[in-house]
Amino acid sequence: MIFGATGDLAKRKLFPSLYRLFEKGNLSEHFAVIGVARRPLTNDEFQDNVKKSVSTAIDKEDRIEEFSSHFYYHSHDVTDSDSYASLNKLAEQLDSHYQLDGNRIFYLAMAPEFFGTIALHLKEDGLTNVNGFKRLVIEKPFGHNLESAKELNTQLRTAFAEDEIYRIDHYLGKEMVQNIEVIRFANAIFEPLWNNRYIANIQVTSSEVLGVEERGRYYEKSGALRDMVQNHMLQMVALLAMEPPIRLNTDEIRSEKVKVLRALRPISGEEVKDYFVRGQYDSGSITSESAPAYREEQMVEPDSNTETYVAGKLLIDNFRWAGVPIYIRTGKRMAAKSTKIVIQFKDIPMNLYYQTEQTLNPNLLVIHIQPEEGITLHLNAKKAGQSMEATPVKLNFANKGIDGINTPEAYEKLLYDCMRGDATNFTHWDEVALSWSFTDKISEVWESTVEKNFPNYASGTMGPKAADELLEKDGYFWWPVTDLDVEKC
Ligand SMILES: NC(=O)C1=CN([C@@H]2O[C@H](COP(=O)(O)OP(=O)(O)OC[C@H]3O[C@@H](n4cnc5c(N)ncnc54)[C@H](OP(=O)(O)O)[C@@H]3O)[C@@H](O)[C@H]2O)C=CC1
Ligand SMILES: O=C1O[C@H](COP(=O)(O)O)[C@@H](O)[C@H](O)[C@H]1O
Repeated sequence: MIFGATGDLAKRKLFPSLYRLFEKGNLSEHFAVIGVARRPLTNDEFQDNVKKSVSTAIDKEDRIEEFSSHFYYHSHDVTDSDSYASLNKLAEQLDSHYQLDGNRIFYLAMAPEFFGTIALHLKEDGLTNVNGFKRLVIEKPFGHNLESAKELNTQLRTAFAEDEIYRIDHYLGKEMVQNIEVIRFANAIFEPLWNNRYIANIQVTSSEVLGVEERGRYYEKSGALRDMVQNHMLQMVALLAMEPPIRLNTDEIRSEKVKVLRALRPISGEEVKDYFVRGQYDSGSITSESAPAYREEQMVEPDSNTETYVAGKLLIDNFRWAGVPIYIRTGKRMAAKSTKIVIQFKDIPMNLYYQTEQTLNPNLLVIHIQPEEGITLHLNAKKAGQSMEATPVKLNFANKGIDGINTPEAYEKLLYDCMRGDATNFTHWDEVALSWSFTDKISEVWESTVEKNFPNYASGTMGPKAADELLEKDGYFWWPVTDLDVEKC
């Protein structure tokens, strides 16, 4: 059951991902999808919408008629208690028609204020009373802060056990984010170096070219800290910093990630300005097109104090990472759409080829998450010719080049995992709670002080100057994400 089946997420991500699973044979014929939303639609109209969204996203859709015939629509206001009984009746009919063995997945692709109400009704009106499995897939944001997240979690837990709740963080479905563990734990050359003796710093960048688009109302209350840092950025940090799990199963991996989040040094009060930088985009130009300032966007206050950019220095206070800064940055309307992780290694104790700062090229391991997917290792080798000078060289692995296929979409992988009951790439409540308790301390400071310099970066740039200074203080700089592109290497 998809609640919010006429919305943007369902159209752009869920229907095409389900179709891909169907076409690959990962979704058997024993399935039915009930779309739930308020607007009145017939089954035929809903199926037409599904077909349209699939054909917009996918070039070849030979089995679209067969696929869409499994879709049904139920017009229903989720706040209206009376509608759940008829929804359950439809679900029971489909269960018997498609021999679903009483297995149900409830996907809440709706505004978060409805999550608690829906979960309570699902239980009270018997929709969760099934013979098979019942699973709840829930979209972000999971609350607005720790307190509201706790409240929401309590509501959900009255109807679903923790292991039945699949909290989506779509970054965990990205191929190269999933690859972090393999790169780390399957390579003898990296794991022994993965600590404060050999790593100088780690940089995680997720930059976007798009602005807030039509999401001004949501974004005004969220900002980049809640929208990206509390979830995606901290999840990537946890995967980069965790200890090797004793087994590759859900509980062991989650437990190692939780330990990283527990070891994250809290930044609060006066320290916030020393460790974190906030930015808001001004007008500017991106690929020669002019872009408005954030304060000129729809549903945004003309004097908004909301940050559209965050850079921060994280410290993990444990034996492996003590003293290694992990820099993160994310923002909208930046110069490039790019998610990259750069691991900068320390220099060797005595570099015989050292001449000037410019010729000192540290070894870098770059994990390209998107748009290109791959890994680049930056090394030094002899410059061709008579001299014995060193010159930087790069070893590249581009995911698409090797596999020759497009990697599956994050949502496709996550939906498939949920159907198979694998919650490894979903966030456990403990991770959500620890992440909120980290970001809440920063939001408290930012919300109580008006940033007089907003807007402080022009659209089409890599963010405010203060973000560069954050690294300069430590003797580092941001490795430029566009120069590190796997295709350019
Ligand atoms: N869009 C995206 O790319 C992403 C979205 N998300 C999250 O996914 C969720 C959905 O986002 P999105 O699809 O963009 O939202 P939309 O606003 O596009 O869709 C909301 C959906 O909810 C339905 N709806 C609203 N009120 C009710 C109600 N009272 N009863 C029943 N249905 C209702 C709407 O249909 P109708 O008006 O017909 O009732 C519509 O189908 C949100 O939590 C968002 O934060 C997360 C990451 C990315
Ligand atoms: O969750 C979100 O992520 C997107 C960025 O996702 P990506 O896969 O394109 O990197 C961001 O635009 C959005 O604001 C945020 O809610």
